[in-house]
Amino acid sequence: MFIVITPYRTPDPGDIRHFTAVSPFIDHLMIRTPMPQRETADFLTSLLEAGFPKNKLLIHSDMALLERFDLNGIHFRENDADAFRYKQKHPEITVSMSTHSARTVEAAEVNGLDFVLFGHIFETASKPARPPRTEREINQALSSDIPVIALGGINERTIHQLPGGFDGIAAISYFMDAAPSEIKALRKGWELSNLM
Ligand SMILES: Cc1nc(C(=O)O)sc1CCOP(=O)(O)O
Repeated sequence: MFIVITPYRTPDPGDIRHFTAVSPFIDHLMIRTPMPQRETADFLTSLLEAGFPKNKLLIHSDMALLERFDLNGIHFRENDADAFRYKQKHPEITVSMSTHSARTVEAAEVNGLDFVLFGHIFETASKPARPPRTEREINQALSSDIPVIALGGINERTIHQLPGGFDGIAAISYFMDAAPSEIKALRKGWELSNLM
């Protein structure tokens, strides 16, 4: 699974063109922007008008927008009990959560969530001066049965240093900087190495 996370800023028309161009090669675009709901709604409308596939949108935390746009996926921050409640009430909706410990990964699994992001795996500008998860923490997280997606500092080089067992990657910078053809190639390589 390849998950693009929007940069934490107001998106511009270039972003909308980029997300639409890379959409065939990704599974989800997580909408995580510091904007009032009305502006996020305008952004969603612009993405859909540009041809971004609705079934790949993953809204962050906003259950009202999820329902208004009839989306099928929502992501929550670590330990947000809304995630568990929402999944229980709406089993048909994809519900995911950010995690930073094996304990939260397990809670997500027990509560029937669809997948978790686990981070951060490598150094990332988003978490300055914060050490990445240790090998032991990563192995503990991967011992769970829920799909675990690697997050933090993932790019075309570090992806090859990931231990086996991750079900995909999530990233901001890599996906913003890479051309659609590069993402397509990386995905092909990922699929091949994870089938073998
Ligand atoms: C938003 C976010 N959350 C993280 C976590 O560990 O919870 S790491 C991260 C930023 C990921 O950005 P990049 O792909 O550019 O490293």
